[in-house]
Amino acid sequence: MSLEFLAKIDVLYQHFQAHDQAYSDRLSRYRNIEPESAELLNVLIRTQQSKRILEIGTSTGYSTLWLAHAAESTSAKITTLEIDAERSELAHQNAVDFSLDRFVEFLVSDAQDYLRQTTEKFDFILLDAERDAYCDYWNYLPQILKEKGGLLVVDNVVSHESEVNDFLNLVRDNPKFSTTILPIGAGLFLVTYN
Ligand SMILES: C[S@@+](CC[C@H](N)C(=O)[O-])C[C@H]1O[C@@H](n2cnc3c(N)ncnc32)[C@H](O)[C@@H]1O
Repeated sequence: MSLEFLAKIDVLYQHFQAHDQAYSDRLSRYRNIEPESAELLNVLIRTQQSKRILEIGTSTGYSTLWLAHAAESTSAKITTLEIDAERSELAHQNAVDFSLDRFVEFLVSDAQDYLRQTTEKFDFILLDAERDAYCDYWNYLPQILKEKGGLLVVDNVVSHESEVNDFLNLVRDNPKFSTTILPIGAGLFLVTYN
């Protein structure tokens, strides 16, 4: 891992944290993933040698930068979805600033609309948006996750356990999938086909 990347992304993370501390309203906050979780995503992508990556919930692109840093080494293409155009543009600018923008397609879209119409298959999917929509997203996620070695990662399953319980049970009740929870950061739920 390049020390330059680590130092630069830490400065950005501190900046986003300062923003979030200034806002009490949850939706106004950027709510970026914890650095230790982001590091794990980066390692998982390198291990999987992912080629096609989907992120649901770009925010200001902190997690996207970690995905893109790994995507540079695996020659992957990332599509990241954000409903808020201003945030998506900010995320794009950050990717330009890190010279990682060529690996990322920034889409301003309601994730539900994208999931309903896409015919693509993804090796790696990060789900980090509004938790009350996750059960609906599960109507589409199995179709777009690659059956051979595809990995879905869902953030905040320990920090917001009660909000994701229905979703977790829905996935766990499906005998086609193996799952586990990693108590890293806010808690990551990992899902893969058997
Ligand atoms: C927890 S933040 C994502 C943080 C980001 N992954 C990171 O670590 O930097 C969730 C984001 O999902 C976006 N979002 C909420 N509902 C959405 C939807 N239906 N479609 C796309 N994005 C959505 C929010 O605007 C917010 O920026």
